[in-house]
Amino acid sequence: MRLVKFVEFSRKIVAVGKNYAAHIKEMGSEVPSKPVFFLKPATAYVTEGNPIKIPKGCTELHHEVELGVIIGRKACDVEEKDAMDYVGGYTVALDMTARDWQLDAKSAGLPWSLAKGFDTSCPVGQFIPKEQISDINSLPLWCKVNGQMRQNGNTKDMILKVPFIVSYASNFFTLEPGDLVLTGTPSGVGQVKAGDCIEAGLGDIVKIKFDVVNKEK
Ligand SMILES: O=C(O)/C=C/C(=O)CC(=O)C(=O)O
Ligand SMILES: [Mg+2]
Repeated sequence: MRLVKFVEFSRKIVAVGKNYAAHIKEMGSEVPSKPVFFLKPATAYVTEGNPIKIPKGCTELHHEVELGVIIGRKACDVEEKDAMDYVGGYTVALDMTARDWQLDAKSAGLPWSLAKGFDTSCPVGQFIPKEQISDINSLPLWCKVNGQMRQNGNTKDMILKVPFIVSYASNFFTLEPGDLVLTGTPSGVGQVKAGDCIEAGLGDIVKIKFDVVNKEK
């Protein structure tokens, strides 16, 4: 199995949220007492050359740039000290979020599945082998909209670090080769509209560019 093509065989996207203090603050949220996880289906992936589609009825689509961790080996109940052995590599990803739907769901105490899991809600870049990144805890991650910097963060500000996230998630979801683990977004999230162009990256190691369109049908 070649992880380079992880999108073709990945079965799920496991995402952690509320993992950067500045983003928690900008959302007016509280630091959670336990890790917050949600899932996106594999149908959420979109790769470069294809647009991000605003789902019908969404009035406030937000970008959230995130470090994506790509699982290299089946991981079930792994200990934190061993977790990096199960990581194959990394990518840059966008956790596209229908913020209006998420706020409705939050106030009704309902799940975020539609807000976070609609088709094209997970744009991703290419696979970067883990050996190519010397320090995953000190990596700039950024997002521009129409050439303007919106998010300019660094993985050093993650509250939960990659080994903990992989280990914790593996206690509940068996992580399989190719699966993507999203690690939360730094501050600066904001709205995009049809006609916008989003660029995002991990430093200058990997970069993505996507157009935003309205979903037609
Ligand atoms: O606190 C909120 O209202 C929203 C949080 C999120 O959308 C969680 C994430 O996806 C994240 O922090 O990256
Ligand atoms: Mg997110």
